Amino acid sequence: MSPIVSIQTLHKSYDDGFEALKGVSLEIEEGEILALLGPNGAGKTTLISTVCGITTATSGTVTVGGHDIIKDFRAARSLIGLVPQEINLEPFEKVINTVRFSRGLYGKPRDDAAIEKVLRSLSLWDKKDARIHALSGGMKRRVLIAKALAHDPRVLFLDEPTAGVDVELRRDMWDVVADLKASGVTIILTTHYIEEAEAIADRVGVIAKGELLLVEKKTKLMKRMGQKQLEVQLAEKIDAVPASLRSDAVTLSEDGCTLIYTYDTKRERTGITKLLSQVADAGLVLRDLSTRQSSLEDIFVTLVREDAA
Ligand SMILES: Nc1ncnc2c1ncn2[C@@H]1O[C@H](COP(=O)(O)OP(=O)(O)OP(=O)(O)O)[C@@H](O)[C@H]1O
Repeated sequence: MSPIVSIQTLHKSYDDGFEALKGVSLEIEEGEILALLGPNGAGKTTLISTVCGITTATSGTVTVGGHDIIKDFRAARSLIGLVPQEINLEPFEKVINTVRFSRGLYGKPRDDAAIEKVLRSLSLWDKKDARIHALSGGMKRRVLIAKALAHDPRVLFLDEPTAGVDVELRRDMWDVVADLKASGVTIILTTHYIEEAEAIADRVGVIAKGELLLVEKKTKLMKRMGQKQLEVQLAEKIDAVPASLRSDAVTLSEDGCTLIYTYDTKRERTGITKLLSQVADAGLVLRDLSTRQSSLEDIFVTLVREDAA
């Protein structure tokens, strides 16, 4: 299957000479949710702005649905919806009119049934006649999404959809994104919240200093790079790791009640059996065992740190 978005060696230098994208190549499959992670100034917004035709690339090519975004910009843009980071709505406009207007901007004929479908899918139908200023922050974000979906795009870009929103609203947005995916929309979102990528993305791309450091299936990424920790809770507190157990992989918790063993999930032999027999040989009595998988956050921090080094 050919990708719905294909980005080939994209370079972007701004007028002041700053190189914000240094040859980014990326293919996005139809129906997936791709999260772009990266520190401030990494180039995430530049990348999506270029694909959406808001910023012009210095070199490289982008196609959306097989259409070149420069040579065939109308066809390409008709397939794209963009939800900007900032809420930029007309405060005294009615919800339904602002969404209708967005559809008109793409030269699509008025279609009340299509607008109703979009508003209903975002639980905004009850609010269709409300003025924007009377809506809560969460509802305003939904209106931004409704506007971006008004012309039936197949690809939706969300630029930090949950920046600065509370936990409840963030989860609400995740549900909205999941529903959109279920309806067949391909979603690319930028985020600073690693837990967001962990919760909703199928694939994760990590950008730093204008380069795509990695793009991989989230599950595979966590498996490939993940480390696990086995926590061995002891029946009695100890002062130090027994000599027979001493290694870089074994540490003692501050309260002296838990031995923490870090192991690599990629290795065929994790060393757990040996560790547990050594614990028994050292005369230690176990109270409980638990494991902890390293999170995407650990992986991200390691990657960006390695890149900086
Ligand atoms: N119009 C511009 N002129 C010059 N430099 C720019 C311009 N727009 C962005 N930049 C620079 O390009 C780099 C990438 O910016 P971009 O907004 O793409 O990053 P980002 O990853 O989206 O960051 P954030 O997470 O902070 O939103 C930054 O160093 C930024 O200062």
